[in-house]
Amino acid sequence: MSDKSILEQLDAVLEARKAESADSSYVASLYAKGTEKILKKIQEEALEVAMAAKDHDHQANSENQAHLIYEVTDLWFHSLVLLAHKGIASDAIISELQRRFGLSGHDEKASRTES
Ligand SMILES: N=c1c2ncn([C@@H]3O[C@H](COP(=O)(O)OP(=O)(O)OP(=O)(O)O)[C@@H](O)[C@H]3O)c2ncn1[C@@H]1O[C@H](COP(=O)(O)O)[C@@H](O)[C@H]1O
Repeated sequence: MSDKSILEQLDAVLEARKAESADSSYVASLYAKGTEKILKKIQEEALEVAMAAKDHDHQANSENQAHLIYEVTDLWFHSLVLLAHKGIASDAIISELQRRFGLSGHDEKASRTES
């Protein structure tokens, strides 16, 4: 078992895929198709998250919960692919979440309109 978090491990794989061929790697195939294709995947995955969340609203059972988790994971994964494509590691997102931690969304929005 690795000491590294799954995000760190995935970052390393996403970086390494930059040297792989599109035939051998799904991630490399997305890089080869470029930003527009990655964004299209993110849009598709976001739509699938919305549909899964609505199914869960309609019927909150373990199957629909698992489906929602699966679709959000697809969305996170493709977002990480976009970041890697742009040369950004996932720890930048972790740092931004840490920076925001404890700061109320209402307070943050108010500080934006005041300045
Ligand atoms: N976590 C994931 C992961 N999650 C989802 N997916 C893929 O994302 C795709 C999303 O599903 P879709 O049905 O939308 O895909 P699709 O129909 O093939 O896509 P299109 O042809 O329509 O664009 C599927 O091909 C999934 O297999 C992932 N592919 C890879 N990873 C990770 O990335 C690593 C590198 O993957 P490769 O580059 O393929 O080796 C893997 O070892 C995993 O750790």
